[in-house]
Amino acid sequence: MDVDNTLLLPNCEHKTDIKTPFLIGVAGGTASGKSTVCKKIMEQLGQADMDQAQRQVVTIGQDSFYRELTTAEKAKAQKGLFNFDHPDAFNENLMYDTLQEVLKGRIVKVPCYDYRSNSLDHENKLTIYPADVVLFEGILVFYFPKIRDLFHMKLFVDTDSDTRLARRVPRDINERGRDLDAVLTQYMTFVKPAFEEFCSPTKKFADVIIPRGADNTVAIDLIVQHIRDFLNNRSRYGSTTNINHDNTNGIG
Ligand SMILES: [N-]=[N+]=N[C@@H]1[C@H](O)[C@@H](CO)O[C@H]1n1ccc(=O)[nH]c1=O
Repeated sequence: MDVDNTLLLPNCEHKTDIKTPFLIGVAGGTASGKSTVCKKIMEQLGQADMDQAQRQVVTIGQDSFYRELTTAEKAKAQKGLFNFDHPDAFNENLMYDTLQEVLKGRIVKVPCYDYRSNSLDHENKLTIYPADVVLFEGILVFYFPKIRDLFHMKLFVDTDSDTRLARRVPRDINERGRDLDAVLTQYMTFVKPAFEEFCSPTKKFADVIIPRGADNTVAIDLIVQHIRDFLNNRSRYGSTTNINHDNTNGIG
């Protein structure tokens, strides 16, 4: 007897059958390997022989949500005197609204951040299409409670601070046009204290803490398998999540 696996979902008005992406938050200190962890997860999921077409997996960077600086703040930033590691440097409401759109399966456009001019480049925005898995990575993605509560899975990339500094110095000099003195001053004045005050305390919210970051292939394989199971189960039992627009039942 073949069992009909289709879940009979409660009938309610104004339903919208959309695919709610599996939303993953990836936090960690600067240069901890967040982006590399995201890249590896995307690669492994993309290559997976899923029972459906190629999985769509995208990454959004929190740096795309740095708030616009005033002229005075821009002048300070050019001199390395602005704290980009403080939660106030980010546009929390825009982050929240954008992630809500992503969760509704909508196309969103996010500006790219230009580290050289310390500003958002609104000309060439990044278009994020509806995906099965969306990774949102940044130093403070778990700092804001209403954003933290949106994630289906939370990862914290836990790399030693000396390793992170050793990576950060050449990156800032070569890719972001800084000189050694400026990089070290900024690190000691802003990056290190802000990591200890705002980033490191958010480790407790993580579901999985990844020591050694992207080098930790066992951790990444486990995470990819968990995501794969979620996607395969969802596609087997109806990959839709009904959003009850009139919210009569009040369940989000
Ligand atoms: N300065 N500093 N540290 C922040 C933070 O550690 C990291 C966040 O990804 O990017 C760095 N950052 C951000 C904006 C900017 O214009 N320059 C810059 O170096």
